[in-house]
Amino acid sequence: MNENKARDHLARLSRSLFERGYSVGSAGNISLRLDDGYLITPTNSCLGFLEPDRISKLDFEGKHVSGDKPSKEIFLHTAFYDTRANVGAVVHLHSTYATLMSCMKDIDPEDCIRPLTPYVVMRVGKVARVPYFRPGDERGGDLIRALGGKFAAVLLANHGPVVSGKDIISTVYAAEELEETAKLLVSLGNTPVNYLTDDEVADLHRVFG
Ligand SMILES: O=C(O)[C@@H](O)C(=O)COP(=O)(O)O
Ligand SMILES: [Zn+2]
Repeated sequence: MNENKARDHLARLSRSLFERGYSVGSAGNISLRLDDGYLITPTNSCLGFLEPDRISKLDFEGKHVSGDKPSKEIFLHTAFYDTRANVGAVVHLHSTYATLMSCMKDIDPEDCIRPLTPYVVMRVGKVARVPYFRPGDERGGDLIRALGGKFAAVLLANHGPVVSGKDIISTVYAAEELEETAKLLVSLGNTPVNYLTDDEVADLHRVFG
């Protein structure tokens, strides 16, 4: 995809997320990988009103090349690009239920979204939670790097989800699926649940990758 198309695509998908309530105000940031660097939403911008030409561009060394000042969370994004193979996009949201779960005590930091339905297994996989850090703190990138690329999606404690994927559209879908699954899990409350078994999860990975 050429850069202009990528700018338009990023603005359109961001607006769609905003209009459906996956982000509010100026929360969240989204990036995608180009042949010669990254596009990332500008800091303090609203995902609903991005102007394609003003989306920030960085080179692979992280130098600001064009557009407005980039998101302060660029470290989180580059941590995924650098540690996982074939990452083409990263989406960070403050979507309500995933953020709620990021605040819960006593969830497994290596598996905080249990396998409730096939689709969350297929689209998102296992989700880690990393400890709280201040937004924009470079140490957040270190925490993601320390996961060694094992997780495509992470909850930032008391903050929200970050999801990576092979391209912008599948990454947006994964972020939506993560949010909907978090909503189901929270809605279930204390109801006893049949989670998918390890064999059922393995079967999904075998068939759908
Ligand atoms: O929560 C925060 O402050 C950031 O993680 C965020 O979502 C928005 O930051 P910018 O992308 O710098 O606007
Ligand atoms: Zn945030």
